[in-house]
Amino acid sequence: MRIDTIRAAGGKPAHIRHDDLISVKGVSVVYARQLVLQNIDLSVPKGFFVSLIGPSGCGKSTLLKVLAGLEQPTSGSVSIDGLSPVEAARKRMIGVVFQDANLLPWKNAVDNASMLLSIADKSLSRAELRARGQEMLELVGLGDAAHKRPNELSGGMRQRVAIARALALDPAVLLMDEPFGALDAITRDSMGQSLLEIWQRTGKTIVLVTHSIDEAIHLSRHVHALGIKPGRITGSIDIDLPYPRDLAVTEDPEFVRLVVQLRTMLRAGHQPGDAS
Ligand SMILES: Nc1ncnc2c1ncn2[C@@H]1O[C@H](COP(=O)(O)OP(=O)(O)OP(=O)(O)O)[C@@H](O)[C@H]1O
Repeated sequence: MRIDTIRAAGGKPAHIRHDDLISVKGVSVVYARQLVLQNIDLSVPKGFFVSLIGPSGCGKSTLLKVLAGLEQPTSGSVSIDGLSPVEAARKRMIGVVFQDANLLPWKNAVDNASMLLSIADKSLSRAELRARGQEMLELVGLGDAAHKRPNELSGGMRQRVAIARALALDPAVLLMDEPFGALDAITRDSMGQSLLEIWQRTGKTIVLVTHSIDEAIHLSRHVHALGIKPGRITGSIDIDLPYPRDLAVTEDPEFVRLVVQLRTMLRAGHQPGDAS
């Protein structure tokens, strides 16, 4: 649980309680005798946008897979709204978006968007699946592209379909692993902005893995920096810039200060830590 204190001008402080939706306690992961993640403690309050950033190989994807129930930690525990990740995934509480959209090339956008839902809920008719797919495509700004196949879509559009596909399950948590990593800088900015709007409209809890300091600060409420050898959290910062945020926020002096703070934290985490 997290408590934020806000103080209106001249007024008494007010305390806002945020319950954690995701709670990670003492998680370590060992692959082939290599300590990949060491003693990770992390909590993500419900409805928050949180980013994980760190050097290549520090274990960000591994941590996301542990949250998604796709990998088991060697030690420690993870709870998603009181459930194990595997149970939460079974209850369709977790949506995952990877760097590669992985769309089915022979299906159009609307059928790709409803693809996971069609597997998860066999009782839905084709018309119901299409309606849900179309609703999600509209949410991600692709309402007009329903009948296009993946080879007729740009990389950014394909990622929008992948986000629609994850959201079609109506998960409580959206886990995103470098979803915009393969996109050009301008498309990436506009995808980040769209993601913020989707987040604000849906109220999902989002955990984003990114290599971009600007993207992490632009989008998130909290950023956790990971260091390498072993992968561990080396620092966390709160981003108190008000929402809604647009790209103009990147010119705010507070934004620039946070970039410097996060870069310094990441530089420190680039040195191998004491794994003993
Ligand atoms: N299934 C696996 N078996 C053995 N080692 C693995 C496995 N998956 C990942 N690793 C190792 O674990 C370490 C962390 O990998 P991971 O992909 O989680 O890092 P990352 O921070 O997401 O990297 P990047 O930013 O490059 O995607 C790496 O050294 C990797 O080689």
